[in-house]
Amino acid sequence: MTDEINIGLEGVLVGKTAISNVEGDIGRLSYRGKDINELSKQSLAAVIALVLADTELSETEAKTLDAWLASESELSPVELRVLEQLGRNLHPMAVLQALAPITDTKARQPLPDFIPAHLEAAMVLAAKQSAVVRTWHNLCQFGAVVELPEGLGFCEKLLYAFNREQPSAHAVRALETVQILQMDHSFNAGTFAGRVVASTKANLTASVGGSLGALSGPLHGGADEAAVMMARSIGSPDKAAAWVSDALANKVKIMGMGHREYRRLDPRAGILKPMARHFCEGTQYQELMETLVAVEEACQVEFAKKDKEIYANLEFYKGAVYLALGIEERFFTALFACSRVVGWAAHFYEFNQDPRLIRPRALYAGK
Ligand SMILES: CC(=O)SCCNC(=O)CCNC(=O)[C@H](O)C(C)(C)COP(=O)(O)OP(=O)(O)OC[C@H]1O[C@@H](n2cnc3c(N)ncnc32)[C@H](O)[C@@H]1OP(=O)(O)O
Ligand SMILES: O=C([O-])CC(=O)C(=O)O
Repeated sequence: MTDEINIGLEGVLVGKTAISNVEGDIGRLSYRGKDINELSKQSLAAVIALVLADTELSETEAKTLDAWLASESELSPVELRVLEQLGRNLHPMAVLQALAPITDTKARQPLPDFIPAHLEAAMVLAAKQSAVVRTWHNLCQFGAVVELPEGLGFCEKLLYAFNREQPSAHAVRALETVQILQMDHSFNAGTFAGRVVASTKANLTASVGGSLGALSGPLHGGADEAAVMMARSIGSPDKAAAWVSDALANKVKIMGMGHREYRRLDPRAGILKPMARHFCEGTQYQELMETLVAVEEACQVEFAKKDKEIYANLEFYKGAVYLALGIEERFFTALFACSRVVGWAAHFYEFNQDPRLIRPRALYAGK
């Protein structure tokens, strides 16, 4: 035993995982051995099956799973009543966290036979989180739940509910890509929080509740909303350089920049930046996108002066894509959770193959 303290656990190995590999030195991310650049072109259902069940699906199976997730993405009457009772000022992340432990995770229809039966609860939870976010959005924005046509796909349902119109195939594909990019990321704070809860032999929904709380903070998942709020408050690209210089002089963190693990560009930001440019061009979000680009450039200039490098992370350009898809910033982190829940569940089952109570020591510094 040593009395050396490492509050942030930087570089401390606390377990093994075969779910995702973050190679921070070379800026590479893979799920189950497959590079994120390749995975980002696959269907969301195929990547969910890969991350959660370590299974590669045929195109037909992926379509079957997508249809299953879409039809499980409905709240029970009790779950809906709970949402209806909540104050509309509650942040969507608080609502997700409130609902997680009381979610009924029994499927309404048989799980496709190519998914192992023990994953039913995780699949239902993933499907239902999306329903919680959709429903909460509709109650807050429109005062009532949008009626959806039959036969919509899993992501199509969400976009239809947010925009009250049929989304284009291009928009659905974009949402699937963003959701794939943020599904898992090794032992990030949210996943680690879920492992701590799992280590007490708590159940899946309790573990996901812990992860949701950790994800909500602005140093982690909440940075997506914070980055867009920052760009809105800067106002225009010509004001970015002075704003960044002032922020750094006052030790204010630039939201969506920097990462504990990456020493190169976060590969997810590398995929999101051109997507954000494409989706924002010619829209009301073009100036916001240009402001983000100017902030990134100004950060690089300022850090270079100190012989340091800083890169955009997943959170920096993601919000610009979401905005262009009709998803307001208040819902960004909840949408993140709708994807990350798949990774959290995969870690829950992986952890339980070789569990151990997580209980570190503190150096007593009291009287
Ligand atoms: C999905 C995700 O969770 S991705 C991360 C999302 N979070 C954010 O974008 C919030 C902004 N970023 C940050 O706060 C940090 O970069 C973190 C928390 C992500 C990682 O930080 P850590 O590994 O703890 O590094 P730390 O915060 O100690 O930063 C190291 C140095 O870089 C600087 N730095 C790092 N990120 C930033 C930033 N975003 N803005 C300004 N300076 C920064 C720090 O000030 C520090 O400088 P110093 O050595 O002169 O004191
Ligand atoms: O890995 C981290 O620390 C944060 C992150 O990028 C993620 O959770 O996607």
